[in-house]
Amino acid sequence: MRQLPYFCRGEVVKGFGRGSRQLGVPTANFSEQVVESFPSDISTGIYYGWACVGNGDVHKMVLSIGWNPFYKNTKKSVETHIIHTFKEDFYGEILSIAIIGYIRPEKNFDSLEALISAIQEDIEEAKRQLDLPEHRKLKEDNFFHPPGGKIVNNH
Ligand SMILES: Cc1cc2nc3c(=O)[nH]c(=O)nc-3n(C[C@H](O)[C@H](O)[C@H](O)COP(=O)(O)O)c2cc1C
Ligand SMILES: Nc1ncnc2c1ncn2[C@@H]1O[C@H](COP(=O)(O)OP(=O)(O)O)[C@@H](O)[C@H]1O
Ligand SMILES: [Mg+2]
Repeated sequence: MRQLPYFCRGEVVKGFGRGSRQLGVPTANFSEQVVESFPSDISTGIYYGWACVGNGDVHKMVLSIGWNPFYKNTKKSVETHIIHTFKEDFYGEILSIAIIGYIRPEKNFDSLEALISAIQEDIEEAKRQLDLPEHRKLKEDNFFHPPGGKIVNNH
């Protein structure tokens, strides 16, 4: 698997609307274009890292890359759950992420409850990992804070 961290930026687009409605965990989905441009040596699975929306603050995140076997999606998706409560949706905004570490492969589950509890464990694991000094320092990376530069949505 590719050496991490991997840095990536892209517009937030609509998915199936299941994240918040069925799982209680909204995920900001990247466009098909960004998904296709993802390096093939980043394997599918669940990851942790840092994320920021537009020029906003940098927050902890968990990321799902793949076909969501529980839902049997036919298209690969790359979805970020930011561990922060936002006042509003941010479709159309630019999401910047740093993928830092791998948690586990994507799995199928016998029930929605089992998927939800696996996701909750992923969130706890991400919080623990990102508190480690070597991971915490990437929050301050220039990728998130371009010197003198603003991140603009061109769409
Ligand atoms: C931390 C995390 C772990 C996930 N793990 C799995 C998994 O093991 N299997 C799976 O089918 N989907 C997994 N998902 C993906 C969810 O099924 C997906 O985010 C949900 O269907 C929402 O999709 P939507 O954005 O299209 O609404 C995970 C999502 C997150 C954020
Ligand atoms: N903490 C958060 N993490 C990710 N997205 C969030 C968060 N809070 C609100 N959102 C909004 O919720 C949307 C994702 O919800 P979701 O139910 O997964 O819908 P979709 O299927 O369209 O991706 C994001 O695109 C974003 O606008
Ligand atoms: Mg989503």
